[in-house]
Amino acid sequence: MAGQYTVRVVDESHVAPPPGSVSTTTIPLTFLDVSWIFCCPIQRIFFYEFHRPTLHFTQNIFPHLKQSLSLTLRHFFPFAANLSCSPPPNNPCILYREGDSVSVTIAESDADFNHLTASHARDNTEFKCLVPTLPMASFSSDTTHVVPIMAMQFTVFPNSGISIGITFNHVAADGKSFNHFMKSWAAMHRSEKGSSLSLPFHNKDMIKDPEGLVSTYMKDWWNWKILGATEEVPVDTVRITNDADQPGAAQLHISTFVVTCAFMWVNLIKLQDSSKSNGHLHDDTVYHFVPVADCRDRFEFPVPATYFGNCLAFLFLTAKRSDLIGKNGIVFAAKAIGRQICELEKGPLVGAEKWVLNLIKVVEAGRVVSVAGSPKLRVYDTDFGWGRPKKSEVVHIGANGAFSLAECRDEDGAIEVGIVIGRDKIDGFNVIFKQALNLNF
Ligand SMILES: CC(C)(COP(=O)(O)OP(=O)(O)OC[C@H]1O[C@@H](n2cnc3c(N)ncnc32)[C@H](O)[C@@H]1OP(=O)(O)O)[C@@H](O)C(=O)NCCC(=O)NCCSC(=O)CC(=O)O
Repeated sequence: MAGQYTVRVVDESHVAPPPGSVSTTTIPLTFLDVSWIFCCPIQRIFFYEFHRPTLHFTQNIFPHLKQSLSLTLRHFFPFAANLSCSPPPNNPCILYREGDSVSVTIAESDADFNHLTASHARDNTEFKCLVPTLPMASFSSDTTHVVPIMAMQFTVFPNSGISIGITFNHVAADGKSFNHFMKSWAAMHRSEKGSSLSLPFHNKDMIKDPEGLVSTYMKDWWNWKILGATEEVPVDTVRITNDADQPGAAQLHISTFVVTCAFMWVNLIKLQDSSKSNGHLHDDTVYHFVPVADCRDRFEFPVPATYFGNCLAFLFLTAKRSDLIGKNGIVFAAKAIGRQICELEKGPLVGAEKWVLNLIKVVEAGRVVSVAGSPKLRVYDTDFGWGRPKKSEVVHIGANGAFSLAECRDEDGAIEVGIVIGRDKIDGFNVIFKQALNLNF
């Protein structure tokens, strides 16, 4: 375990789209955006090998990174904008005004880059210093609250690596749109202006809302008694990543995603249950699993793959403790998850009027596991010209039982899983996960 280290701020600046390139614009939010308005900010870090001193980064690399970021923000301008939350019953919106920008910090760290980018348990606080913080959306009866959508931090680990830590409000974009932005920026930085990446598609009229779900969701959020409260990640936590191979025998016609999620759901609840403060548990105690599905090719109306914003359907699964903890718990969970994914074929918006109420319900009930990221987002293809990332981490996991998924960097078809657990649960993790996987970490 690495000891304490320091992160020193070297420079603070802002990057905006090129002057005059984007007009002042009000971007309405669809119901698919509004469902995320009280989600904690998304925080992701990309680590790259970089065997040069900090001065080389600040003098030679950073000016070009800023320029390519500015040119990319011209097309992905909502990331430079602000979320504007007017008093109810006005709906929130994203407001871009000429000059709006992304706050960009450069820092230098004396942490051990190789330790941070390994897969064994690492202190979670070491990662929080590598991403900027952003305020959450908030509403009051008399004032409009305006919060930035995105901030970023470059951290140089002299002569060993750099990290790009990005925090953004999920209300602006889902994983697919964010990774489209990152890959476009990386391609721009590599000066591949003629790259095959297409521009983001900004027409929100694509997302039809005949039932008025934006109003339904905002009313549900405003009515939530603990408005704005989200579960904090416990302070003393560690993060662990592990690569899992593809499932072998296809006795059940299910995917890598389904098997991985079933495994994680069952074993994470075993880990949660090992906590002394978890109250009385019985066979009928109910557990929740909330994955999401990208809907860009799942609606009966066409939505381009490059659609910018949120286009995710929530899946809500519940299961009794006796079904999940038993000998065939993982098979039970896999069948349940696989069934929910098949249900998407009936239309991803079946039951959508209850999504926000369901989210509030499961967060209040606790005993929930959720998923961030996806192997389909191909985070390890984000190459600024320094090679593939050595590691990518989702920092915000830990709240609401979230674990992260990505494609495995070095093995086709394998999947990388990230979790954050209390330090007091490491022994329990070793017993539950290592035995279940029968792997050496
Ligand atoms: C609903 C799903 C999770 C279900 O995934 P599944 O893998 O079970 O099912 P599927 O139908 O998509 O794929 C079934 C199998 O076909 C393969 N498959 C699918 N499409 C393919 C294609 N175009 N080419 C080749 N193979 C393909 C899959 O890899 C899988 O195989 P195999 O089993 O071999 O793998 C997924 O479809 C989905 O929507 N994923 C995206 C979720 C997402 O965007 N999350 C990000 C949330 S935002 C977020 O969290 C913020 C952030 O990260 O920044």
